[in-house]
Amino acid sequence: MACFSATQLHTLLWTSSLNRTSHHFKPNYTYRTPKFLFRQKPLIASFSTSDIEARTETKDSSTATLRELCHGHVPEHVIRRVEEVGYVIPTEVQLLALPFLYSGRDCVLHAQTGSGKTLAYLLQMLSVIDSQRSAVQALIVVPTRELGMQVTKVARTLAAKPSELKSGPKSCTVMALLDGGMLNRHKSWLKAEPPTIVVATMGSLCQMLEKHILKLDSCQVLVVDEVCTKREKNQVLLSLLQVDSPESAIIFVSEQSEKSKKAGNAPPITLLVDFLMSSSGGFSNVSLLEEDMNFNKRAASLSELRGGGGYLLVATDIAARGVDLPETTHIYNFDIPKDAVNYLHRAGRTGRKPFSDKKCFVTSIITVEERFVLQRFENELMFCCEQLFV
Ligand SMILES: Nc1ncnc2c1ncn2[C@@H]1O[C@H](COP(=O)(O)OP(=O)(O)OP(=O)(O)O)[C@@H](O)[C@H]1O
Repeated sequence: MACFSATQLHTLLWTSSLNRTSHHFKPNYTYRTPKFLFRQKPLIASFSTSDIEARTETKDSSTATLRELCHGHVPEHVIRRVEEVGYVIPTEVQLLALPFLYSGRDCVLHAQTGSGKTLAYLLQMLSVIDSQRSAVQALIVVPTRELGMQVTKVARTLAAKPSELKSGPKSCTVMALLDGGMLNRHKSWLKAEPPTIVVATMGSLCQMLEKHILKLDSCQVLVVDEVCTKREKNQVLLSLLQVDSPESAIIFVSEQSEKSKKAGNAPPITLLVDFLMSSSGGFSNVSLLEEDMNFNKRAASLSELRGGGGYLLVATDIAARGVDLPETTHIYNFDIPKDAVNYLHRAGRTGRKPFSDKKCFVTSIITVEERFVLQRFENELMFCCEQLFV
């Protein structure tokens, strides 16, 4: 079975609005109190709406303890450990998800960050694992080493025996196969006695699978934690463009890395242009500006845009400096800029009509991990973002 955990905060949108009032480049940011618009009820995607309503309205289930929810599914010593750690009352997502997860069906957990998804899927995992067997029975795939370390810590805490239980069944073991870790040491461990649960980043997982060191034939549960695909980011951009209907906008995308070029991958900028042009309700007139275009092509692209407004330009940072397209009302940081100076230069492509009272916007699409980066820019450049959710 597969169990997917995604967070609504996965893709965050931060928008700062710029009012340009002076002739010189001096951003006059509108300060707004950050608003958290994403505080909506967690949603279990695989539930039908009536299921959720029925459950939330049932008094008994809303007052249930974790013990009651786990009884008959999770071994008693695990429940005692869960209580010992301090988890007694389920969070809303646990209350809604656990009965569903115990039923053995595949599930997407989609809820805001910090709502308790990790405990929900770990409890489900502990309900099916046989700790007496020496075989990998559950795999958690994480996007970053940091998240992997955090999940491993929680899994090991729950897997430990409750303090009053000295003897009793063997507790399950948890191995972290994370990028930057000591994979050689793990190889011997995997050969000697496979762990019950593996937490892995994609790179390390592939290495171990390719070398046939890690075997997943006994794996019963797969969790993909923090699902965030490029596609999801694309969809967020699309929704933004549909809601904003910008008169003229520039979408900034990172340059393709040398590694990706060598691997023969298509440049991210081309992929995004293709996506926008092929999306339903499409944008037929998307322009492109990037380093790899020759000088004449770049000049032609710019002079075409200068001919009037109504453009959607997808560009790398090559367009962040010196390019004067006064009609630009919206900037979208599809990929977050390298540093605060680059942020400022990108933002400075908008609001270039000194006496216009048109409001211009700079919107950054970021993941949870990038949140602190944007905060750094805010501190350095002394502006404040409003947080949106799409
Ligand atoms: N039932 C509970 N009772 C008390 N604390 C809980 C409970 N469930 C989870 N927590 C605590 O809430 C915090 C957030 O939980 P967790 O990390 O599982 O959230 P998450 O939804 O997985 O977040 P993210 O999306 O950021 O990974 C943790 O400190 C965890 O220990």
